[in-house]
Amino acid sequence: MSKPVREVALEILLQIEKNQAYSNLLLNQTVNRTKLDPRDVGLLTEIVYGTIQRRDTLDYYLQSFVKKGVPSLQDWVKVLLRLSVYQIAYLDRVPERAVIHEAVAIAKKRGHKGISGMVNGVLRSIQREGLPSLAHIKDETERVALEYSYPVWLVKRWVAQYGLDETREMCQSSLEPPNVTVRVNQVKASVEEALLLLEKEGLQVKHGDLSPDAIIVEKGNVFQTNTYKKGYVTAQDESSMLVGRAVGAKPGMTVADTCAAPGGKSTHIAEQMDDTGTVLSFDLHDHKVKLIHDQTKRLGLSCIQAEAMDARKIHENVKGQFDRVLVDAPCSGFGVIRRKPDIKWSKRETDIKAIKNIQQDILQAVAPFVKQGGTLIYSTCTVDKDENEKSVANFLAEHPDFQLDKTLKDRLPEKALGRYVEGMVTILPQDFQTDGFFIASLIKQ
Ligand SMILES: C[S@@+](CC[C@H](N)C(=O)[O-])C[C@H]1O[C@@H](n2cnc3c(N)ncnc32)[C@H](O)[C@@H]1O
Repeated sequence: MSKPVREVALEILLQIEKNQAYSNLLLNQTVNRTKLDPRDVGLLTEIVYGTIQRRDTLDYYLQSFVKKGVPSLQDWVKVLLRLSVYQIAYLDRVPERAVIHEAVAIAKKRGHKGISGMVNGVLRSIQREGLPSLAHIKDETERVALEYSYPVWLVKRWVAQYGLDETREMCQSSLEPPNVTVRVNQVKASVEEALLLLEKEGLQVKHGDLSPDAIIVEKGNVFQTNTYKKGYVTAQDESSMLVGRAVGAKPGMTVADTCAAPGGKSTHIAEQMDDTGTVLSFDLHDHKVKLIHDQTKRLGLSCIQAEAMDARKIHENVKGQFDRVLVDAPCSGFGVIRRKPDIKWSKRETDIKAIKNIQQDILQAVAPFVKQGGTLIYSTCTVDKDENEKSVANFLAEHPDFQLDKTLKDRLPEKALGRYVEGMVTILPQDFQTDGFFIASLIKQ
């Protein structure tokens, strides 16, 4: 018999708490390993993501009901209480009685009578008295941090960069589950044709909101369709698809994608080139390069050559040879918190400086590989201006042979240009309910 879903959720959340494991990887592994009913997979995903997403708010709610304070609790008891309060506070369709009953059953199984009694007492008090209000927290930044569960340092950073209103919207919208979107492989089909193919396989689909290459999957598992298996579509967020557009590669060009795994943008570029010319795709790690090979094979593309390589040490003999060089840089990932909620708890403010140094080193190292008149495209899936606009400004200050490329806006859909500033564009998660992204295009004179 399969384990109850809340027990499975507890095990996943404990591993994340103790080993800093990634929620998306653990969830996928668990779903593949266990024989959960599809409805239970939905509930499991909701509980795991929701509990991580709302961690600090849940601890705040619990604090008034746990006598010795939340930090005094054993890890498993703390996590069990968090996931139970998450359901009580945010999941209307789950009856409170059922949540408490299951939590107590798990506590009995795992601990002694005293612990199950305490779990029962805390949850019943919450049920009786309701959740504590946040209204008395005077400092707006602290209130936003607690209300939406973000580290205070991160909220402070966003308020300084975007103001309080945008920050609140960003916090709110990064809690929402992401859309499932796919990009159509234009070598094989048009968007209209791909829509029909997916509909024929029983999926509920519609055009994307932001990218012309996108299809939103409203219902059904796209990964099990022949349309996916035969390489007509690739899973990718809509804002990430804009990067491929920004590169503006044409058939026959020579392009380097310097931080390429798992290959989302390399394959998009190759599709735009009608699979002619050359895309050299590099990534640091061999096992990640294999992911690029897998995608290339599934999509039936032949112009991509993937290789394990440090972008800071590309072969000298290809200097000055690329029409386009893409640096889709390693970054803090604050634009993809809705997909990887652990990011907000695992990243420290001090990490940003180290990440920025790597971004600068990569940009510096790849610049000589761009042809005269060619373009260097820099993108990140973060909203942090230090890693975005400032990284670009630092690069330009040291490379007078590069200039911001004003034609970038001609390669992007009109809709995406709300935050466009000369050669650079930012998409915040709240703009189109997509990932947050930054793209800059720089021309070599
Ligand atoms: C944002 S991800 C790239 C996503 C990819 N462009 C896509 O669309 O599928 C950044 C990648 O940079 C790689 N990376 C980090 N440092 C690198 C370096 N010095 N040289 C090459 N790749 C690097 C990481 O392994 C990671 O796969």
